[in-house]
Amino acid sequence: MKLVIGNDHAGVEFKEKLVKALKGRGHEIINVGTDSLESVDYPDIAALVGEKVLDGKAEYGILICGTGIGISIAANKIKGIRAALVHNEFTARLARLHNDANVIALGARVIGDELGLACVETFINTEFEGGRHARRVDKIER
Ligand SMILES: O=C[C@H](O)[C@H](O)[C@H](O)COP(=O)(O)O
Repeated sequence: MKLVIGNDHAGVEFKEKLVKALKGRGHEIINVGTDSLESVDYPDIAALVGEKVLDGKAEYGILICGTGIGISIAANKIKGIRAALVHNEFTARLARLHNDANVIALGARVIGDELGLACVETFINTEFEGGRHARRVDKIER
């Protein structure tokens, strides 16, 4: 699967581990995050990831900042992006099943490496359920 990943300075180490693991599982990763520990502003990264998802260059986006909060708030300002801040596999699955989220946000200072990877795998491998949830997602989009 083609995925785009973006992170601020707080997420560099976590991003590197995640990218390595996801590539090892056969995914193609577009990295638009910073690879340096020098401070950057997460809204700029959210915009880059949102653009790739909306352009269809990637099926899903992965966003990482310290908590995942700021970068998900920023991404959710972009029309067409539904970013879900996820802390476990349950919320990762429901973000797809019920909310048709197209971006997963993770907090590098919150979540462990293995749990973060499991969240991403669950997220990208879960289909939207549609039905009553489609009506609600349509309302969000409108
Ligand atoms: O929600 C925002 C993110 O967690 C940022 O990664 C965080 O605010 C960055 O903090 P600092 O500039 O202190 O590293």
